[in-house]
Amino acid sequence: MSSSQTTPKVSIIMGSQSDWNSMQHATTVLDELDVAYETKIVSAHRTPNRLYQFCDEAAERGIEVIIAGAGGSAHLAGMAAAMTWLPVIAVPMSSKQLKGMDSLLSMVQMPKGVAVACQAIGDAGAFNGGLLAAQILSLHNPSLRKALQQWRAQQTASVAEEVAS
Ligand SMILES: Nc1c(C(=O)O)ncn1[C@@H]1O[C@H](COP(=O)(O)O)[C@@H](O)[C@H]1O
Repeated sequence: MSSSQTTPKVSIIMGSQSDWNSMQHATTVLDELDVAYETKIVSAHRTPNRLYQFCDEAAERGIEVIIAGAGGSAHLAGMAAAMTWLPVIAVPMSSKQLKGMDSLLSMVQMPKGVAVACQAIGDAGAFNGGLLAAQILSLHNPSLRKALQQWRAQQTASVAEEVAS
């Protein structure tokens, strides 16, 4: 957890330990921006009571954004969004059989009235999930906003115009 002395504002949940390889990319940018987060395995399918309790307590514990990664029949993000008013960022995991198309479609095709912010499949989606969580928090955190602007400027500066051959 980044800033281990601080109460986490971002909760990164995932359906299985096997999602961690991808989901750890969400932590990269949060570490860089010094945003405190927690990581947990929570599954709508395998640990429904844990998910219920997590959603019930998340806001009270100071969580402000949830990032939910899951693969295959990926109901985790949608169910979390159904059970809490906190913003939920969904990250579809690449799956063995269908390369994450199953995860993507399960996550993005939410019924009207329950919203998730669905990212790209896999590592880039997880990274952007962390980035989006930081952007949401920066709405009421000027120093984080400044850090984000610096991060963005650095990224821009790092892109060479000339093609290396
Ligand atoms: N999609 C879900 C949910 C859920 O949506 O609640 N819980 C676990 N899973 C997914 O099952 C895949 C295989 O999990 P295992 O590798 O543990 O068999 C993982 O990508 C996980 O996110």
